[in-house]
Parts: sequence; C-alpha cells; structure tokens
Amino acid sequence: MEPLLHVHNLKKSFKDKQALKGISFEVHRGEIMAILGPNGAGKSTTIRNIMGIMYPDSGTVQFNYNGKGIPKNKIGYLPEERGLYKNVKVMDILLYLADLKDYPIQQAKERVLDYLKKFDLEGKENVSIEELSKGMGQKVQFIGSIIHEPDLLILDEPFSGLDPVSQDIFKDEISQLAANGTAILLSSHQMNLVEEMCDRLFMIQNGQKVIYGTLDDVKKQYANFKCTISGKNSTEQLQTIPNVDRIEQNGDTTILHLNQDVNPPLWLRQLPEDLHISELKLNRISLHEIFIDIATNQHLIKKGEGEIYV
Ligand SMILES: Nc1ncnc2c1ncn2[C@@H]1O[C@H](COP(=O)(O)OP(=O)(O)OP(=O)(O)O)[C@@H](O)[C@H]1O
Repeated sequence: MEPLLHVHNLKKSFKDKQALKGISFEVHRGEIMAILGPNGAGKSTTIRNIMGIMYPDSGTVQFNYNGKGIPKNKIGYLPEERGLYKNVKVMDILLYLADLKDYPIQQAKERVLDYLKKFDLEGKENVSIEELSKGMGQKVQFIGSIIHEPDLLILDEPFSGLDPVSQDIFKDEISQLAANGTAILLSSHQMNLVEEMCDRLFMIQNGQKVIYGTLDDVKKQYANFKCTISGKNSTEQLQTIPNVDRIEQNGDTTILHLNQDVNPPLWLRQLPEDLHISELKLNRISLHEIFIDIATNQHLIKKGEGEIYV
C-alpha cells in the first residue's frame, strides 16, 4: 500500500528540552501503525506536529493524496485530551462535527445511529453529553473522529479509560477501518492490543527512534522463546540445560530465556529427565516485555540479525 503520510526528520524543542530529535516514518493506506514509547517520549508532540497544532523547529510532514496534499476533511483525529461540549445532545454534537468536515448531514445522521448501536449506546442520541459516563463520552468522541469517513485517522491513546469490552469494540472498529483502506496512526500503552491489531510499529524514546518495522520483524528479532517451569529445581541443574541465555528464578518458578534460533521441539527433548515439572509453558516474549526492556534501558533481550529499521 502507498504511503499517505510522510514524516521526515521532525525536530522540536520546548525551552531547553529537545522533545523530538529527528523523527521520520510513514503511514500507509490500509495499515495500522502504532507509535509507542514511555511517558514523555514524544508521541503526542509528534502527533500534534502532524496535526498542525504546533509547528516543528525543522523537518516536514507531507500528505500524499492523489499527488496533492490531503484535504483537512479527510483526516480524523482523536486527541489525548478528551472533551466535548457538556450541555449538547449526542446527535447534535456529532452532526456539528460532521458538518465541520463538510460531510452530508443526512448521511451523517444515519452513520451516527449505526455507530451508537455498534458502540452499545443505542437510544442515547438525545441524551446530553454531561449525562454520559467517561467511557460513553469517549465512545462519542471516537465516533466524532470517524463520522466523516476520513482517509487518515490519528488516534492518541484511544483505549485509555475504557473497560475491556469497550476496548474490544474500539479494536474491532479500528481494524475494520484499516481493512477498508483507512491509514491509521495510533498511540497506545496497551501492548497486548497493539500486538493484536497493528501491522507496523514505531517506538520512540527520548525523542528518538528505537524500533521501526513490521510487528512480525520486531517479534522475529526481539521475541525469543522463553520457557517457564513450575517445580523445585536447583540452580546448578538448571544451568546444565543447553541454549539458555538467561535464567530467572522466583521461588519454585523458573524462567529460562532461550538463545536466538532455538528450535523449540529439539530443545524440549534435551531437558534432563529428572527435572521437576508440575507445569511447563513455552512461549515467545511479548511486545510488553520488549517495551519494558527497551524503556528501562535493561537490554536483557538479545536482538537477532536483520534490519527492522525501514
Ligand atoms: N507544551 C509543552 N511545553 C513544554 N514541554 C513540553 C510541552 N509538551 C511536551 N513537552 C515535553 O516534551 C516531552 C515529550 O512529551 P509528549 O507529551 O510528546 O510525550 P508522550 O510520549 O506523549 O508522553 P505520555 O505517554 O506521557 O503521553 C516531555 O518531556 C514533555 O514534558
């Protein structure tokens, strides 16, 4: 898919704080690109520069839309700061937002009713915003960001404050929009959701890129296998097990971090016969663990060969 958004070498400082130190990435049509990073890494600053809410000190943001810049009414945006007018009815605020984007009102009305149903808010169209719970208000604001069928959708922490059921509804809708061709840039701290739905990710730390690539490539390079064993075993015995990069022991639970390129079935056959195992689990390290390893500068996870910076 062709890139719809090019961000090139963005730099931005606030007084003596350099928040962005040269950020470059692309977002393609039909993909979900996650922008990740610890608190204060520079995610919202990047998004605000893309949206023109603030201007970079240097660098460029380009929209490629039929060879021209993208019209503003083809962009949808859910800001990190939530807020809608309090004493306005749900339908009225959503039609107002659609109208701001020059979207036909009758069509918008139909879409609002469809979305309210989909988001478990059926019958709430005439309720005023102040009567909604925080999560309900967030759903309405999300509907407001997509009511005009944007080609590029930018979501700053869309899942924060949502219960797991609502997170799933958002996740399914975002995935459906991408499947229909919308380019989606999404910032989130919910690694499990990112792992389930994103095609590519950009991880930023201290205003700089640390990872940029497809989820598959990142997992192949960082996500080695780990084997969790419950059972009373001595460190000496565990140390005799081949192809183990690192051993973590916590009471009777042991996590064996395996070397890169270990073949799991072959490795399992090499386990000592007298090892005590009441439970055994073999799985890949999650994106959550990769994130913590990078964000806390531990660098315990060894990165494999190959290039994930694209
Ligand atoms: N308007 C501002 N004035 C001064 N400093 C700012 C401003 N906006 C952001 N910063 C600083 O820039 C850095 C990046 O902030 P930003 O909000 O982009 O981080 P973030 O990755 O979105 O964090 P979070 O996950 O906490 O939302 C931080 O050090 C922050 O303190």
